[in-house]
Amino acid sequence: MAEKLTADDRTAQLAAMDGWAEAQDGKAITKTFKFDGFEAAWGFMTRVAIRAQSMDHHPDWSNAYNKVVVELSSHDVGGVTTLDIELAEYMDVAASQTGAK
Ligand SMILES: C[C@H](O)[C@H](O)[C@H]1CNC2=NC(N)=NC(=O)C2=N1
Repeated sequence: MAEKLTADDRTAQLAAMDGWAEAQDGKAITKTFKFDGFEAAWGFMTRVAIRAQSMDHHPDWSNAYNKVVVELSSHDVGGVTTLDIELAEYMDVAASQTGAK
């Protein structure tokens, strides 16, 4: 089980990342991705789903046409861990390769 990040660690990690914010309760990190259209959004989600399954660490997310709203947290510890940061960083790379706006 990955260890929960402290508030200071979360702040430091988020400062180094683009567009991610802490959820109000500090128990998750969130980002909204926008793509050229539905196909690009779905392609992004497909890539992330494969990675998430191999990590056994899954996003809470929703999709509406070209928009994907993501919330990452580690349910087993009730907070943000390095696994969330790792998946967030993967999402940023996948998004930039899948036509994110
Ligand atoms: C049994 C299984 O390993 C757990 O339920 C995994 C699955 N995916 C998960 N995903 C996320 N985001 N947090 C978890 O704590 C988690 N736990």
